[in-house]
Amino acid sequence: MEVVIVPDATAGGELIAEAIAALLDRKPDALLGVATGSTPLPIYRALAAKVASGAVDASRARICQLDEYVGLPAGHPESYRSVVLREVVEPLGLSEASFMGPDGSAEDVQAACEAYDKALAEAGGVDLQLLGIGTDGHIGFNEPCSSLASRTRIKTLTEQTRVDNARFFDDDIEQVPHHVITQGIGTILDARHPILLATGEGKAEAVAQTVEGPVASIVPASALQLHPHATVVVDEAAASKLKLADYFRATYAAKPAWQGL
Ligand SMILES: N[C@@H]1[C@@H](O)[C@H](O)[C@@H](COP(=O)(O)O)O[C@@H]1O
Repeated sequence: MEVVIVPDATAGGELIAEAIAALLDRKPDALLGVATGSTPLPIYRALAAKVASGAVDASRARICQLDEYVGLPAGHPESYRSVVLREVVEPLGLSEASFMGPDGSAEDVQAACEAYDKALAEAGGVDLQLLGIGTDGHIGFNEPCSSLASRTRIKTLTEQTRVDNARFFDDDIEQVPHHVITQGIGTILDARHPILLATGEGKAEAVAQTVEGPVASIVPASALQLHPHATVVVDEAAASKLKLADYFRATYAAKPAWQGL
């Protein structure tokens, strides 16, 4: 696992947007897995700016969703489908045809989950998967004690996650769904390059346990330790509880530029 400590969220967004640009350069139709939440927004802004300036051609990129609420009416502005279309697909100038996601309003949720895993595999697999992290260490919506081998499936949110996400629902926890569809941890680990971005002091404990703690389902993001090419990008505040922070800094400073992320 590579840990990169950046000064702030903007720098993290820029660094990861550069990695996406490099990927699109060598594979123009790459399948990009995108995450929701506040953390990845600087990545999407930096990438959209590169596309607008002509520095990056994203016209053949394909976008896929990490997770979704179950039961929100189609077109709800806070469904993750709506968020990804608004924050990623449209700013990159892509059409809905380039986008894939699980159907959170399907009558048969289990069948929708299986269909999504199959669609990801048939699309050639995810090339680069962006991840945020919950304060409880979740990735996607894989809450603590999720199977580390899990595939896309329905999950029940913890009270903490519903509290954390209430800000997107008029600060009213009653509006936050209890159920979600999420790529499983096994599904996420199938991506060729997972990149987790964490910013702010509120994520410091989860980051320390993810990077320096044991691999354990109580901290779902710790499963990234099992991936041969996982990158964790953190700002100074999110890195504040890492015991090996100086080592990570020195390692990154000495990294040959040609390696990229
Ligand atoms: N399902 C999403 C996660 O993918 C995201 O990482 C997390 C953190 O969000 P934020 O980045 O806003 O802290 O929120 C939700 O739970």
